[in-house]
Amino acid sequence: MAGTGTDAVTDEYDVIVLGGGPAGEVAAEFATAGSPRTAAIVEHELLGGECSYWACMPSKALLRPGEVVRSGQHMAGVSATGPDVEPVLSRRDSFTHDYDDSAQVEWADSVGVDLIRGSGRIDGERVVVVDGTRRLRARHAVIVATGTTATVPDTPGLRAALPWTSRDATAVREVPRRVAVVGGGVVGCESATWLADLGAAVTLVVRGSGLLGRVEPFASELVTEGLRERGVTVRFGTEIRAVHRPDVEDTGVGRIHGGPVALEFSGGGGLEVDEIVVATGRTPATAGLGVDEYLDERGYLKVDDQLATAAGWLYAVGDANGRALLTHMGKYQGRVCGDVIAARAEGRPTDGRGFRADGPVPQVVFTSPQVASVGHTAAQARANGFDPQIVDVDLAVAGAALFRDDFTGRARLVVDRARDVLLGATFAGTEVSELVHAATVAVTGRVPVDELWHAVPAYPTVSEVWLNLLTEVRRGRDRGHHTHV
Ligand SMILES: Cc1cc2nc3c(=O)[nH]c(=O)nc-3n(C[C@H](O)[C@H](O)[C@H](O)COP(=O)(O)OP(=O)(O)OC[C@H]3O[C@@H](n4cnc5c(N)ncnc54)[C@H](O)[C@@H]3O)c2cc1C
Ligand SMILES: NC(=O)c1ccc[n+]([C@@H]2O[C@H](COP(=O)([O-])OP(=O)(O)OC[C@H]3O[C@@H](n4cnc5c(N)ncnc54)[C@H](O)[C@@H]3O)[C@@H](O)[C@H]2O)c1
Repeated sequence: MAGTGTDAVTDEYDVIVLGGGPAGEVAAEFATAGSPRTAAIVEHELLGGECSYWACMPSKALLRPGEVVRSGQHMAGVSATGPDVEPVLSRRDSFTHDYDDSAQVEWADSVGVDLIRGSGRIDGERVVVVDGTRRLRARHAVIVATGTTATVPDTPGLRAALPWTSRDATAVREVPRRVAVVGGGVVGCESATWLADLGAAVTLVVRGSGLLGRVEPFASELVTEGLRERGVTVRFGTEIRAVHRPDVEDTGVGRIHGGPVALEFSGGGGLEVDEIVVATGRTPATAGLGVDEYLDERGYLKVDDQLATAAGWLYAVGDANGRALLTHMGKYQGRVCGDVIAARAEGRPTDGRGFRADGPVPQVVFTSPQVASVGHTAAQARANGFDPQIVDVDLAVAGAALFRDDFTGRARLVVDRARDVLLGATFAGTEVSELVHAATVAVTGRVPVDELWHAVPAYPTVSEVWLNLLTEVRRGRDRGHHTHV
C-alpha cells in the first residue's frame, strides 16, 4: 500500500527503515526498486530529514546570496549591494517548503514506499515498534538511518541559556546584532559566514588553533583570512568557562532566545552577545533504539563496507554509522545498502564492486573562499603509509582572472608515487566548488597521472589549474618531494 503520510496498514514489510533523511529514503528506494518487495520508512519529524529542512538546503540557500554579491562587487562594470535580509530569508523558506514535507511524501508514494509517522525502536530480531505500540516485522532487513543531532556541551550555564544550534542558525528569523559562534568546524565556519552576510557582528570562538580541523592547513588559513577580511572576529585558543543569561525566553526556532548573553573565557576575559550558536559537533541519534550491542564507543553503529552490522539483518546508513557525516555519502551508502539487500533477497552474490561503499569522500565547505576536497590530505596520506608527492599551485589561471576580478586561491594534489595515481586533491579559493568532481573521478578511477595529462582543460576556464598542477607533478618528479608555484 502506498504511503499517505498517515498510518499505513501493513504490519509486515520486506524492509523497514528507521529515519527518513536522505540516506534512509535512498536505501528504501534501492532495496525495493523494480521488485514486488515492500518497504516502510518510520519517521518522527519530517520526511527528508535534517538535510532538507535544517542543514544543507537552508544553509546553502543562505550562503549563496553573499557570494553572488561579492562576485558582483569584484567585477568592473557591475554594481552589487546586499544581501537584503528579508528576500534572502524568503528564498531560504522556499527551499525548506516552510517545513512541510508533502512533496517528499509524494515522492515516497511514487516509489511505493510507505511512510509511518512515529518514533521507531528495535525490539528483537527484525521487529520494530513504533511509538511503543505498533509492532512491525521485516522479512529481510531493518536499516537504521536516524542521523545525528547537535551536541551542546555541558559548560556551566550554556544549556540554561537556550543557545542556538544549527537548527536555529539555518532557520534564522531574527538576525542577532552580536553573535558568538562556538566551534571552528564546518557548521561554525559556514554559519559565521552567512550570519555576517546578514549583518551580524560575529565572533567565532575556537578552542583549537585552526579552523576546519581535517582540511589542508593552507585551506584553513585562507578561510580564516576570508572571515577576518569580512569583519568576523576569530578567537583561537579560547574555551568558554561559563555562560550567563539572566533573561531567557523560549521564543521559538530561529528567534533570539531572550536578553544578552555573557560568556566567560577560561583564560580570563569574556564577551557579551545577543545570541550564541553552538556548533561543537554532532551526537548520533542511536540512544534508546535497542541497538546498543552494535554501537562503537562514540555511539555510532559499526558497519562493514556493505553497511551491515554484525547482525546480518541489521544495516545502518548515513550519519548514524559515523563514516562520513555528509548527505552525498549517506545517499551513496543508501544505494549500496539497498542493492546489497535486494541481491541477498534474490539470492544473488554480493561480492562485486557495486556492493562496497568504500569510495573516496568529497566535500565542499561553502565559506568564502570555499574549500573543495576529496580523498587524502598530505598528512593523511603520510599517516596511511604512502610516500606522497605533494604539489601546490596558485589558482591564478586565465579562466580564473576572467571569472572574477578578485579570484585567488591555491590547489594541492597528493600523488602516490608508487602507483602514479592521485590520492587526494584540495582546492581553496573563490567559488571552487565545481572543481572537485574532476578530482573525485581521477581518485576513484585511479587514473594514472600520465593519462590525466591527456585530459585537456578547456581554455579559458578555471579548470586550467589542472594543467598547472600536472605540469608541476612532472617537474616535481625530477626535483624532489614538494613543489610550489
Ligand atoms: C548546518 C548543517 C549544514 C550541512 N550542510 C551540508 C552540506 O552542505 N553538504 C552535505 O553533504 N552535508 C551537510 N550537512 C550534513 C548533512 O546534513 C547530514 O550528513 C545528513 O543530513 C545525514 O543524512 P541522514 O539521512 O543520515 O540523517 P538525517 O538527515 O539526520 O535524517 C535522520 C532522520 O531520522 C529521523 N529519526 C531519528 N530518530 C528516529 C526514530 N527513532 N524514529 C523515527 N525517525 C527518527 C529524524 O527525524 C530525521 O528525519 C550539514 C549538516 C548541518 C548540521
Ligand atoms: N558543507 C558541508 O559539507 C557541511 C556543512 C555543515 C556540516 N557538515 C557536516 O556536519 C558535521 C558536523 O559539523 P560540525 O561543524 O558541527 O562538527 P565538526 O566536528 O566538524 O566541528 C566541531 C568543532 O567544535 C569544536 N568543539 C567540540 N567540542 C567543543 C567544546 N566542548 N567546546 C568548544 N569547541 C568544541 C571542535 O574542536 C570542532 O572545531 C561535519 O562532520 C560535516 O561533515 C558538512
